[in-house]
Amino acid sequence: LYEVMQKKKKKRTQITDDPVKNFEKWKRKYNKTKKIVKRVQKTTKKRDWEVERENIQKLVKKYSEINPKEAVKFSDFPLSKKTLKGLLEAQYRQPTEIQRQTIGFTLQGRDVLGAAKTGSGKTLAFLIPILECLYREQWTAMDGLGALIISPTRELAYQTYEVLRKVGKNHEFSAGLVIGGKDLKDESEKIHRTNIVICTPGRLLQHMDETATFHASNLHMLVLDEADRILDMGFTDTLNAIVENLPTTRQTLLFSATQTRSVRDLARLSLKNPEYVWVHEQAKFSTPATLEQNYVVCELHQKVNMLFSFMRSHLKKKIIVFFACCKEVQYLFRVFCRLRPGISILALHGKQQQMKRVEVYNDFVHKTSAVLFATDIAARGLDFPAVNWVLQFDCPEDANTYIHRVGRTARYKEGGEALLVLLPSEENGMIAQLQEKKVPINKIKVNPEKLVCVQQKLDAFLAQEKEQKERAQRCFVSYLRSVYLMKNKDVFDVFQLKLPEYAMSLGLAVAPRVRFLNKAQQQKSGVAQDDSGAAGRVSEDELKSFTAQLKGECSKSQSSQSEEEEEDDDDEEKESLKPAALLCGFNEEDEDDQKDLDLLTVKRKDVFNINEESQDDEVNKQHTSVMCIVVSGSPVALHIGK
Ligand SMILES: Nc1ncnc2c1ncn2[C@@H]1O[C@H](COP(=O)(O)OP(=O)(O)OP(=O)(O)O)[C@@H](O)[C@H]1O
Repeated sequence: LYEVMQKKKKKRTQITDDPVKNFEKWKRKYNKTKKIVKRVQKTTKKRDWEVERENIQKLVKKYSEINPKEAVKFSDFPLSKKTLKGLLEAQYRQPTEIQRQTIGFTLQGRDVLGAAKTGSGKTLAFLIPILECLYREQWTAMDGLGALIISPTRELAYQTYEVLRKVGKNHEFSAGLVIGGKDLKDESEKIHRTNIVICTPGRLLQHMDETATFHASNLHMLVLDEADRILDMGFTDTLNAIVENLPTTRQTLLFSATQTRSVRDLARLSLKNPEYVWVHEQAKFSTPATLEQNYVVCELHQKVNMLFSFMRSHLKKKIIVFFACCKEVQYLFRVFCRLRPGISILALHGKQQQMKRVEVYNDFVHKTSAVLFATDIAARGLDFPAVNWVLQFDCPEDANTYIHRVGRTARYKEGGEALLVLLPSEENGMIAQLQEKKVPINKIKVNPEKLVCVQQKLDAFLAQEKEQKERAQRCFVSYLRSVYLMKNKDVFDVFQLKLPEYAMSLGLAVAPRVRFLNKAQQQKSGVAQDDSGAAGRVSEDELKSFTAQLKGECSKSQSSQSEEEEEDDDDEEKESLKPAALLCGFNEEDEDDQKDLDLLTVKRKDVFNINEESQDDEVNKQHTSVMCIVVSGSPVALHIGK
């Protein structure tokens, strides 16, 4: 026995001493253990969605502990890694006041009515909760519509969509713009598979009425951006109809820089126990602190000279000039270009051809110095970078419009200046309104010696070109009509305007005949023109419709065009129409006033530019899909859900 043991020991010693054999043995043992570990891991490893669910549960647990006062960075809120990454990549680190004050409530599922000054970051205040809501629900393409954002104009919808694409790029939700156009069918085929729809109210209602596959029964979140404007534009009934079609279990958020009684009524009807977040309620002023605001009183016939002189003395600035109506923008844009003020001029209004508007918008975004002549389609929500000046050539219809117009400058901590031009007859009424709305504005005087007179040049242009003269006439009539249709008669009195002088200031030798004014004048002086006595009187609805039409905000079908002077569309866009636009199949006849409440209209047929085959593939295989919209002729790809 002793011998046997000695032999074994010797053998063992031999093996231990042999490194090769030793290693092989070790390797066999290692592989065996590795296999066992793998088997165990395989049975216990969680799937991705399970890990995500755990993360979500951890986040949701923290919701009740949110303390907005202590939140300095976005990461101080219990937000998903995907959202935080998106925010960081877009250079958003610290929440603004409206974001800080609303994110907690919205994460907790509360309805919110949010108001904060222009340029204060309301867009992210509703986009972040949408992303978090769908993330929490582990939403996929198969779940369909989860969130709906309603904007008053197409351009605002487009802008919101762009911000969503930026901050939401790490999520896998699909997003789409539903902002009007002819090809309802094409949109209809995709809308029910889109997770986040950004839309204008009319088009959405059309889908609700006509698209059989469209249903919002799963909707978790509804956002009304610029709610007061949506209502002002006469969409109250549309909005009510939309809200009626949505599940009552949804969460609703309403945002605007200005709130009206109608918004409070809407909130009462459509929000459940809402949290009112009015960030600047206690603020001394309703406009940004970094905005310097002045006004000048100027006779109507001096306004053109004033504008030209202003431009000549601000050649290195980025300026937006607001006008009352499209025809004014059309005419003055043309003649100012010919006057060569030394700074580039762009024009943006509702009667422009689609592609042109997109082009102008993008041009102005990228310019460091330029003047944009615009109607109120550019007044709300647009976030053009680094605008130095907002000049209101024509008096805004009310203080809220004033606030939104000047809000295109002095955005997010930047500085800016605003100049309001008032007629002597408008001064008292308008300034009283602005004071009531806590707008700090000072009166300044124009130095008459510095005014450059351009009348003679305009006379010469008009003498050379018949078309120009016709444009001047349309501008004249259209401006008067806009004043005539204004509701607030304390501010706007068309009968106080000196017509021959105004006509001359536009380069017209004779003031054109304005039939509606003659009628109204006769009415005013007691001469009945109509048996019913109704001539010259305008109902509330008509007023709204006319006013919207003048600004290019409502459809021809919705509006009544009583004056032939207004009927012919300008051909400026036809002249500048690029072959690319034609190749894209854009139909100019599509273009009428109301669609043109929108600056950026997407070529309708390509709103969802997926060919049938690939769509099927997407759905069947649940692959990552791509939605394309065509803006300015070039496709923009969107990330989309599984
Ligand atoms: N947390 C943030 N950090 C840095 N910049 C921000 C932040 N939030 C928003 N901004 C920037 O501030 C600007 C204004 O934001 P936004 O357009 O959302 O304002 P708004 O309140 O909706 O304005 P308006 O009332 O005119 O529509 C944008 O350029 C945006 O990128």
